[in-house]
Amino acid sequence: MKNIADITVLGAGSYGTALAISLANNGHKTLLWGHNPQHIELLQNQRCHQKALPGVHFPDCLLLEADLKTALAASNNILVVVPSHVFSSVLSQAKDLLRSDSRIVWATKGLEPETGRLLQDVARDIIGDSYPLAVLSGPTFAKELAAGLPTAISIAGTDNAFTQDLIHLLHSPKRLRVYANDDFIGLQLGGAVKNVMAIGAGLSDGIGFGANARTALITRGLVELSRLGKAVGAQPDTFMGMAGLGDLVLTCTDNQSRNRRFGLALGKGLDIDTAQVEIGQVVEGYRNTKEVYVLAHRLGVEMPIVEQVYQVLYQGKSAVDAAKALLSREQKSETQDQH
Ligand SMILES: NC(=O)C1=CN([C@@H]2O[C@H](COP(=O)(O)OP(=O)(O)OC[C@H]3O[C@@H](n4cnc5c(N)ncnc54)[C@H](OP(=O)(O)O)[C@@H]3O)[C@@H](O)[C@H]2O)C=CC1
Ligand SMILES: O=C(CO)COP(=O)(O)O
Repeated sequence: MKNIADITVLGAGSYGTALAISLANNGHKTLLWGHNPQHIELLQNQRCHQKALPGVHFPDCLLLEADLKTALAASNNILVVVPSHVFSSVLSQAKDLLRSDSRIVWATKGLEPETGRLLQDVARDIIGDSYPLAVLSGPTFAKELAAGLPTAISIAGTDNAFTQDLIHLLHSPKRLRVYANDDFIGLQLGGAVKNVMAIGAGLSDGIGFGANARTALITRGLVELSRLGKAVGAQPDTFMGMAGLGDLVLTCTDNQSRNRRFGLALGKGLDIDTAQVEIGQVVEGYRNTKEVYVLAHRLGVEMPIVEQVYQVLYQGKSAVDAAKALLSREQKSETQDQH
């Protein structure tokens, strides 16, 4: 089947739109699909996502589409950028509409709700083993990416030709540096776990702790991520890269992160529902905390920060009590059980 677009992006939220703008700015015909026809009509009329990316005008080669069948027929390259809790439902809708040559990449950060399975397993369960798969992960705030500010990201997948084609589509010498990585599992895990740590960093800052505590949390958060990574078969080096340390530092330290802002609000005493409504966009880390907690328990991996964030979000523990529990843990060597 002939391509009408170079790539189709599924998900017209802040990040899907930012990636579509970035691809279109590289001169690639990019089709952006959203599930809400009114929203797509608004984007088409304004040629801008005013709410999420104010002031960023859509390039001419960015096309808008509300019909999933048309969107999936338009290109064999499909970039999925929907929140993790609807990832399976979007792929289920897409399943019978995919082309035989479709190739699927996602920038969704998270795991399967309730089970904590990697999205690669969710994807394979739904669409089978025959389609090439890939994941994009790294420190990439949508607003900065859409504004063309310098950004770096990593990509890994099951098919070298597909990842190379994606690098060609996404890479821009002035704006976006794309690193190839061969750790498909590690890239998926990093994006989910850093969201939990960003909530933890927000909680710490929200209750009035300082830079020392925040930095300790990032550092120990990296240890927890590496430990879980080892248990699921990721490569340790991955977590020193964009999808590990990079995304942890970004989201734990900058208030553009919705997960960090969510933690900040809870740390200052807001309840979960009010904090989520105030943020007004997806707070992936809320669900990711449960997913990572479930996965870590299933594999018997010790993740004390994840455990405390889980207790704050799902068991009514106060942020202060969670911090006390972390500080009063048994004395140990820094490198003991590090990996
Ligand atoms: N924003 C960022 O800076 C970054 C985000 N990401 C990841 O990208 C993913 C998407 O996040 P982001 O774009 O920021 O989230 P937003 O909250 O900005 O947007 C989510 C979008 O998903 C749409 N959506 C909800 N349910 C469905 C569904 N069933 N089918 C199709 N679309 C649906 C929403 O539509 P509606 O509003 O109509 O419900 C909305 O347009 C997340 O996993 C996030 O972690 C990764 C890196 C950076
Ligand atoms: O993943 C992100 C940046 O890399 C976006 O982080 P938040 O979802 O916390 O805003």
